[in-house]
Amino acid sequence: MNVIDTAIPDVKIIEPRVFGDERGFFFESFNQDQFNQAIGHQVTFVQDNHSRSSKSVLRGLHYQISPAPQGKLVRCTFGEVFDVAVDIRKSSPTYAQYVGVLLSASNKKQLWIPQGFAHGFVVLSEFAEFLYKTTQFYRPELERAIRWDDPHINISWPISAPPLLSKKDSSASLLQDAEVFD
Ligand SMILES: Cc1cn([C@H]2C[C@H](O)[C@@H](COP(=O)(O)OP(=O)(O)O[C@H]3O[C@H](C)C(=O)[C@H](O)[C@H]3O)O2)c(=O)[nH]c1=O
Repeated sequence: MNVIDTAIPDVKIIEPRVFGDERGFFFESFNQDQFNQAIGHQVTFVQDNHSRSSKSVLRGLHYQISPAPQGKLVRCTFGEVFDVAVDIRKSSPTYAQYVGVLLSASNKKQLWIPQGFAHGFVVLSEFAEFLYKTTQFYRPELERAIRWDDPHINISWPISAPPLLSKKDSSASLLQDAEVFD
C-alpha cells in the first residue's frame, strides 16, 4: 500500500494495492502490520461502522472527547464523498486547519484520522456507502459536533447548495465554543 502525507502530518491518505484481472479486483482493505508500519506505531481498532447516505447529505463534524477519543480509518465503497478531518488539538501548530480529500469506490483511497480531529463528509454521488474503523467504542455521551460551515475553519466544501443535515448537525457548536483537545 502507498501512504501519502497531507498538509497535517498526522493525517495520512492510504492507497491500497489493487489486483485487477478479468474477474474484477481484489485488495486488502486493512492489514494490521502494514498499517502500524505506515502510521509508525501500534493502532488497535475496536469497531467497524457502515453508513449509506444520499446526495448532498453532510455528516459531521463529529468527534468524541476524552476518555474515549476516536481515531478513524475511513473509506467510501459506493459513490463518492468529500471527506474532511479538522485538527482540534489546541496545542497543535495546525489547530483549526483541515485536510479534505475525495474518497470514492473508484479511487479506493482511505484516510487515517487520528484522535484529536473532528471528522465529516459530504456526499457528491447519488448515494454513498461509507465504512470506517474506530479506535474507541461509540460513547454517545462523549460525542460532540462542530458546525460544518464554521467560518474559523472555513472548509471549501465542493457543493453548490446547502447540504442535508441531521438535527444534531444543524445545531452543532462553533469551534470557539466547542470542547476540544489540549
Ligand atoms: C456513530 C454511531 C452511531 N450510532 C447510532 C446512533 C444513532 O441512533 C444512529 C445514527 O447516528 P449519527 O446520526 O450520529 O450517525 P452519523 O451522523 O453518521 O455519525 C457519524 O458521522 C461522522 C462522519 C463520524 O465521523 C462519526 O463516526 C459519527 O458521528 O446510529 C451507533 O449506534 N454507533 C455509532 O458508532
